[in-house]
Amino acid sequence: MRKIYVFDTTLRDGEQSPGVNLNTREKVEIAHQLERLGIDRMEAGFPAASPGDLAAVNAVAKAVKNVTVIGLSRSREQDIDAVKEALKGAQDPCIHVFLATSPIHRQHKLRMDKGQVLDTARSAIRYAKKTFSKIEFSLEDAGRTEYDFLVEMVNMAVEEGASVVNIPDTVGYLSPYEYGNIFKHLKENVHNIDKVQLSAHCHNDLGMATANTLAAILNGADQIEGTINGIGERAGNTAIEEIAMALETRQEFFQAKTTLQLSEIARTSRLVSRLTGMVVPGNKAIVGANAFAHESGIHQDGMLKEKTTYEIMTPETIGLKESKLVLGKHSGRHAFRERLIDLGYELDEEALNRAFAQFKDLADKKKEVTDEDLLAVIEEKLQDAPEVYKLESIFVTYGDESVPTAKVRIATLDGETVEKQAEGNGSVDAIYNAIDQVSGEEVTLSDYSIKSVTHGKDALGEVHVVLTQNQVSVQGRGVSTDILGASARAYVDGLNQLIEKRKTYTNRVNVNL
Ligand SMILES: CC(=O)SCCNC(=O)CCNC(=O)[C@H](O)C(C)(C)COP(=O)(O)OP(=O)(O)OC[C@H]1O[C@@H](n2cnc3c(N)ncnc32)[C@H](O)[C@@H]1OP(=O)(O)O
Ligand SMILES: CC(C)C(=O)C(=O)O
Repeated sequence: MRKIYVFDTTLRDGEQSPGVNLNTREKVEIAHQLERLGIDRMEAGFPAASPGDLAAVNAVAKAVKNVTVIGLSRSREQDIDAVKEALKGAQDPCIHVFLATSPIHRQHKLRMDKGQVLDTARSAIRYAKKTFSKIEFSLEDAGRTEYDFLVEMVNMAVEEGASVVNIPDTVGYLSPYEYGNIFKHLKENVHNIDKVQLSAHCHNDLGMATANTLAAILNGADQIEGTINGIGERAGNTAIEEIAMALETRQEFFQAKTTLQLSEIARTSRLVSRLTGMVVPGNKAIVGANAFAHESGIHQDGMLKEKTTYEIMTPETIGLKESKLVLGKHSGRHAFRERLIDLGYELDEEALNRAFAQFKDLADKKKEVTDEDLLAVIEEKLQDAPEVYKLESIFVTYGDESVPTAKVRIATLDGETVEKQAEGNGSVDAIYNAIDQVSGEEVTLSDYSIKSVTHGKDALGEVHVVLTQNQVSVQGRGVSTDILGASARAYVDGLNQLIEKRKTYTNRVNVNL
């Protein structure tokens, strides 16, 4: 199994993400976590960029052990001198010198021809060699460079004693086949290529950074460069966690792996996201919130039976506690039943079906049904009164210049559906008047209260009513994301309780007679 060296550039290329600006303390904190993650090499910044960058690189260089600490430099002596200053105190320093090689960069940015690029790079490597035993040389925009010039530049870097030669697809232009082919070509055409490590450095402009990096590994790359969460210039760099987990999960295919502490991935991702302010998308591979979350019923059923039906790696591997079965409108009975058991409720089939129907109704209205929601639904369904009346729908019209009007449709125990409309002093009053027309009952609303049983804008509202008839009072309870719906459900529940209580009382009187 071939070892792939991990060169983390979160603190340099990652920090080049627009809007990201890490101070020294934040860089050192991330550096310590990268050390715990077990990366091999850490690019701490670009010392020539500013005195602050130089100081930050120096702080990182002094703070971490057992990691090669790197500073980036243009092919200019003042930049190389800045790296030398910044890496004072580093246990294992390395300089990373770069120069663009593509026709576009040669002509329009550097205004150099090939010969001048070659000579400038050679002079820079020789100058760096006076101070550093470890030198990485990058051919910026290698992805758009002529193959023959790539070979010429890499031959030069090998001859001048570079330890690593990095082949950036700087603008994320290539496909996996093309990028992998560059490594194949260099391996076959550069003299003494085995005297250096070849490195892959990809950007995600076309969403192919991870695939390109893996293609480079399949074609002989010894090192991969990337960032945590894939942050970086424009659409970002290769995400290190994706490479690490691809090699771990598909060892039999890649025959290569990193030596990262995979269980530190989740923690590292959270820290980098927090300190850089770069939010990780929910669907981000490996570290996104949904990466180990399942909502659809068929998936949840499969997961409950055998996790490998829908998970090719375990959340524990990256340091997460467990997979999440998210209850929502796509969930099925199996996951619903399991969650109720976790909450302490084992319902019989009929009660479960009733509660499941209530859950689905709720799930149609909410993004995610939380445990509190479930408890509210279950506890409402656990009311013992049979449903003489079952609310099917309500329709309310309200305006501060019109009379509130409500229309209700209620199923009765004998299988009929009754629809009534009424006005009221307010929406709830209109609803209750319409329900009274259906039931024909004369009850007094003795008390009405409402509270939120869950959190957020789509929180569940719970309404409690006390209905009184002939000195007999009962409580009704209703839960819904809409307070008018909860009010109607509570009133109908109270009516059912009242009828049940009256029946029980009558039975008792009959028995006593
Ligand atoms: C692909 C990458 O991510 S490369 C790294 C990108 N990171 C950064 O740019 C870090 C922040 N940058 C900076 O702070 C500044 O650009 C500095 C300090 C590096 C240079 O600032 P300035 O001297 O003002 O130059 P400026 O940024 O305007 O232009 C860059 C100059 O460097 C030259 N240059 C660019 N790359 C290289 C290189 N690898 N080697 C030598 N010269 C280079 C350009 O040709 C240009 O030179 P010119 O002004 O003679 O035309
Ligand atoms: C400096 C080099 C390695 C780089 O960041 C790029 O080319 O993307």
